[in-house]
Formats: sequence, structure tokens, C-alpha cells
Amino acid sequence: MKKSYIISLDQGTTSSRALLVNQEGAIEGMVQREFKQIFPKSGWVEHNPMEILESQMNVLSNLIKEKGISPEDVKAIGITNQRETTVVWDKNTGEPVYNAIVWQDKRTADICETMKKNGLTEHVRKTTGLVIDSYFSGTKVKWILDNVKGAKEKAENGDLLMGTIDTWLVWNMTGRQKHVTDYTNASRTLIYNIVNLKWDDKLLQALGIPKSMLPDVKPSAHHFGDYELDGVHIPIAGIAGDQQAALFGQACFKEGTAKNTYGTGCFMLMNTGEKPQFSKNGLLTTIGYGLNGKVNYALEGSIFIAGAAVQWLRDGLELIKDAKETEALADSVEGENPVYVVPAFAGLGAPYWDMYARGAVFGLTRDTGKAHLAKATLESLAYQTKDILKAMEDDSGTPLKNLKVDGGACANNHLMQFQADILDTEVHRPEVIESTAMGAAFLAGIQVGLWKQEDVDQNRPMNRIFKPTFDRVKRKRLYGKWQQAVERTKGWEAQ
Ligand SMILES: Nc1ncnc2c1ncn2[C@@H]1O[C@H](COP(=O)(O)OP(=O)(O)O)[C@@H](O)[C@H]1O
Ligand SMILES: O=P(O)(O)OC[C@H](O)CO
Repeated sequence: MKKSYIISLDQGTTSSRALLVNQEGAIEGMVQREFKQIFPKSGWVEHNPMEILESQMNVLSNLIKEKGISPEDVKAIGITNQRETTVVWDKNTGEPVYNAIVWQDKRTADICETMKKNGLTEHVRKTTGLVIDSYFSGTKVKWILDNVKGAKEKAENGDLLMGTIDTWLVWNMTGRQKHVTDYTNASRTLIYNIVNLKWDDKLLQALGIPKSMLPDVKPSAHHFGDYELDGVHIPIAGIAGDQQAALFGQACFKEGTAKNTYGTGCFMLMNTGEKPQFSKNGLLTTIGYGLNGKVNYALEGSIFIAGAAVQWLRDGLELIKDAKETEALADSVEGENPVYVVPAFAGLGAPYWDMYARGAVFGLTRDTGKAHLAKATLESLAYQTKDILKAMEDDSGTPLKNLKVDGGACANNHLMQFQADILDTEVHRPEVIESTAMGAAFLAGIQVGLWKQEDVDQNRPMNRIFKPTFDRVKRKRLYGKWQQAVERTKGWEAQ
């Protein structure tokens, strides 16, 4: 019997991936390619949009070649992407006017300060669900319009388009026909009203962004356009920002269910149902997915640096050759670790929202070695997650039953055990940790009728459940030190 496939394109912060998912929902193949991170100045992070596009198209065609798939057997394409990262391009030439400004980039801190001074904090919170921070797309667009010669005039003439990475990919993949995004990506721009599902005029005006630059916003399962491959039109039928895609891929459909994805950053999302819930504790309100004419909201805790701190051990300090080595190194430390790493390399995200915090290492003594640093780096992912979980439990009023995990760094057993210990909550790791790509595949498959939403929760075998072992006193002591360490990194850049 002929097989049907969905191809999931996962355009992440450090690599582009293409995954082949069969009709049983199993991954049959994956091709991945890393691309260049550009750091022009301290605190600035850029990607070349052309390299993003080429790497994504390259892994797609290599996957098809490698697996010997005929385009007719691909029923749909799902796209998931690093969120907030912003591209502005000329719709006549297709050329970006500037590099993509990445979500981690801090250059727009002063634009954010002006927005705060102009009294927009509460308006932003109530309409977009976000906080004013350089993390989100809106201030990045303003920076490009203000700093690239001729950009403002072109934008006012209607010649420029803006988009998050999904929008950039779809515009190119549909032969420059479709300028679209989905609710989840729009909800990360700082200019989209998540309650009435419209672009927000007041914020567009405050940032000087003409409406003609903006994409149409659609549900996450939707026919966004067609990608033509060897004469076959393949529908692009699912789009979601990567963290929302992981929420969907982990089948967090019930109110109160949550997942945490350990990638470059770490993002915990909890489904809060069909009404937006606003946080008292520095969490974001965001759109989880739009499906079947309804919108589901989520509370989100965003941690900017997680796996990226492990990359820093590898590429910056050259202490390890491979991220995996951190597990054995951390295991080799006997007893409690006196060293704390606060990886505030890109400021601190939730629940602190300090654009001026910078990273620091505490507790060094003469016998500190690389094993302590590796362990402290892994532990920093778990401590940051605890900061978020505390805020989430306080906002939702219910303790989390268990934490569903995924993403590259959740393969690390030392980290997962420490996570369960420091949270005092079970950590559930599924067999397939590619929840992000699976979420996009499911959205696309649901749209073309290959699956139903209930199918997402089928065939999700558990790989391992990590149970907490620390007593209350130990947990409190270790976490207390972490809180002290975080305090000391705050406001560093502004001093
Ligand atoms: N075994 C491991 N232990 C610790 N960190 C890991 C491990 N494997 C991968 N990582 C980290 O996880 C990240 C890769 O995860 P991935 O989900 O592919 O990220 P992204 O989608 O953000 O590019 C990298 O930052 C890497 O340092
Ligand atoms: O590329 P990832 O997986 O680190 O995800 C990045 C996030 O979407 C940023 O908000």
C-alpha cells in the first residue's frame, strides 16, 4: 500500500531541520543543517535570511532525495519556527533590507524604555499579553525602519513587508504569493491584539509601522498556500511558533497541562483554555493554537539561555567537545555543587524581565574544575525552570501534576534528575523528543484530514519518568543560593 507523509520543517535558532512523518505519526527520517550566528556587537544577534531560506530548502530537498519519496506522497507541509526573529524585505526584489534580528538581540532596549516612558506598559499587557522587552518583533521592525537608509520611505510607499520566519519561508515557498502568518507567531510581535485577533493600531502608531507591511493572520491549521515540487502542489497546511508547536505535539490540550522545551532557550507553556489569563508574576499570555474556529491561550515562561549555555561551554570556553559530555562531567561531582552559573547572557526573561542583567559565575574556589562548571551550567537550566514553575503555579492556583519535557537538552539524564529533584515534581520524558516538529506535522495533517486532534495523544510512549529525591531542606537551601546569585546579576549592563 502506498504511504502518505507529512513533512515538517523546523526552522530553529541554530539549525534548520526537515522531518518525514508517516501516516502512523512516526518519524521516518530527518535532515538537519546548522547555520551561521552573527554577533556584530555585544548584545546583538543576527541571521542571514537568505541562509535561513537556503538551509531550510536544502534540508527539505535532501530529505526527499535521501528517503526516495515521491512528491505525490507528501500530503502536506507543516512549518514551525524560532519565534519573534524578524525579517523586513522588499516585496519587489525579494531582498531583505537587513539581516534578520534574532529574538535574543538586545539592541532595542532604548526603544523599549521610550515605550515604557510613554505609558504603554499596561496597554501592551492587556492587548498583546506581553511585557515591553526587546525580545519581541515590534521594536526590531522599528529599529530597521529607523536605521536602514531609505527603509522608512520604502515602507511608507508600501514596498516593504515584514514577517517572522514562518512568514518569510511561506512567502518564498509560494512563489512570493502569500504573505501570511498564524495566530501563535502573530502573538509574539508586540503589535497583535490577542483578544480581538487584530493588529493593534495604537502600537503600530507608537512604533511607526505601516499596516501595509503586515501579514494576514490565520489559524494554525489552515491552507496557507502551496509549495510546488516537480510540478506537484503540496499544501502548506500547518504553522505554529516552535514553543506552541511543542505544546500541541505534547498533546497539552486540557487546561492546566504544561510542557517545557529545552533547546537554545527553555520555554514552559501551560494551556489555559479558551480565555486569555493574565499573569501576576511576569509570565506572558500567548496564543497556544488556533484550530477548528477556536483559539486556545497559554501562559508562558520564557528563558533566553538554556542549551545555549551548554554551547558556551563547548564553543566559548572550549571545556567540552560535545554537549553530551556534560552528563558524565556533572555525574562526577560528588555531593552538592558550590558553584552557580547564571547564564543571563541575553538579559533575564521571565519572571524577571531584566534586559540589563548579564551572566555570572559564583562560588568559585581553588578546587573548582570544569566538572563543577558543567554541572552548574546544567543546574542553571533547572533553576530557571523552577523560577517559572513557581510563577505558573501561583498564577494558576494549582500545583503541576507532572512536567512533560522535550527538546535537545532533555536527553541529558543528569539534568532531568536534578530538574525533578529541585522542582519536587515528576519529569516525564517521551520517547520522541521532537515534539516541536511533531506539533507542526500534526497541525498540517489535521488540516488535510490525515489525522484528528485525538490522534496526537496516541502512540506517545514514555521514555523515562524522573522522580524527585531531595528532601525539603536541601531543596530550599540549594534554591535559596540560586535566588541570591540571580539577584547579583540584575542591572549589570546599566551600571
Ligand atoms: N545531551 C545534552 N546535554 C545538554 N545539552 C544538550 C544536549 N544535547 C543538546 N543539548 C543542547 O540543546 C540545544 C539543542 O537543542 P534543540 O532542541 O536542537 O535546539 P534549537 O531548536 O533551539 O536549535 C543546544 O543548545 C545544545 O547545547
Ligand atoms: O529555536 P528555539 O527552539 O530555541 O526556540 C526559540 C524560541 O521560539 C524563541 O522564542
